[in-house]
Amino acid sequence: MPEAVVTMDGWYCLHDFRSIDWTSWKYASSEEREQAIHEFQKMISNWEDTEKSKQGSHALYTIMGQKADFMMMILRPTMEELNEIETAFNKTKLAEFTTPAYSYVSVVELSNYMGNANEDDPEIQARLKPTLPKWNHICFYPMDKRRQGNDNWYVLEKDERAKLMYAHGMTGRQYAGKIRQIITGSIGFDDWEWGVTLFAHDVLQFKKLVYEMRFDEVTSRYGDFGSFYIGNLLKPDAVPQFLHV
Ligand code: VOV
Repeated sequence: MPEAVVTMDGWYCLHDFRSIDWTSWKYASSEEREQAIHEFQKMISNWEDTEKSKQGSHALYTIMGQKADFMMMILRPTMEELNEIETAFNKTKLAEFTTPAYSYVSVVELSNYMGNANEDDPEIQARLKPTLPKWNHICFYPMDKRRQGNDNWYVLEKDERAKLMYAHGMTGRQYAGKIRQIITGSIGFDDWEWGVTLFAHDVLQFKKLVYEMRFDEVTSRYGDFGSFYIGNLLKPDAVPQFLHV
């Protein structure tokens, strides 16, 4: 039987996508809107305090297209904390004007195919408990490794998988400084096996990387993908402008 890889797992992760009901938002009184914005900014400011004390991290992006209007990506040491944040948001005034668009539950994961990574290494710890970059753009999509006929990732021997993952890493390394990837594992947590979250300064780099990776065997033979979400950084002080009607 092929050997499973022992994963290293870090902070739990919630990707929370919301759509705004602009009609009811426009009909709300300006006091109500101000109150909603203020309360949301206060919530973000609390998240910033958590991030500064290295107890978690977050990212806030507006989403292009009709899949959602904005997304909150939250990392915390426990699933309970993620749940508290989700519930706290749901109780806010702003939430009254949003509808859930999509969500994804996972945990930051490193797969250690080479077997030489030491979990206590500060560099590994920093990757398992990352401060999310506040780069201009985000790209999120869930994915599976295929299990179909002759293209079944889970019947490949570990050495073969390690070889394919190595080639994958080499393609990715060419994008050092241009793209940062956070891979979150979600087997047993959500509908796909991994969440792929990419950050870039230049949005076009996502297209270039994802295209180039399509030719890596690990993607061309074994990669299956869900919907792609693409967004622009929403700085906390730009929230009033984003919500201005
Ligand atoms: C900046 C780009 C970039 C870089 C450098 C990079 C490197 C690496 C390395 C070195 C490793 C293995 C060790 C680890 O760190 O876990 C991985 C692992 C992984 N990756 Fe990756 N990946 C990138 C980017 C990157 C992309 C764009 C995708 C989506 C695939 C695509 O075709 O759209 C992806 C997927 C994954 C997955 C699902 C895993 C886990 C697979 C498993 O079976 O466990 N990844 N990845």
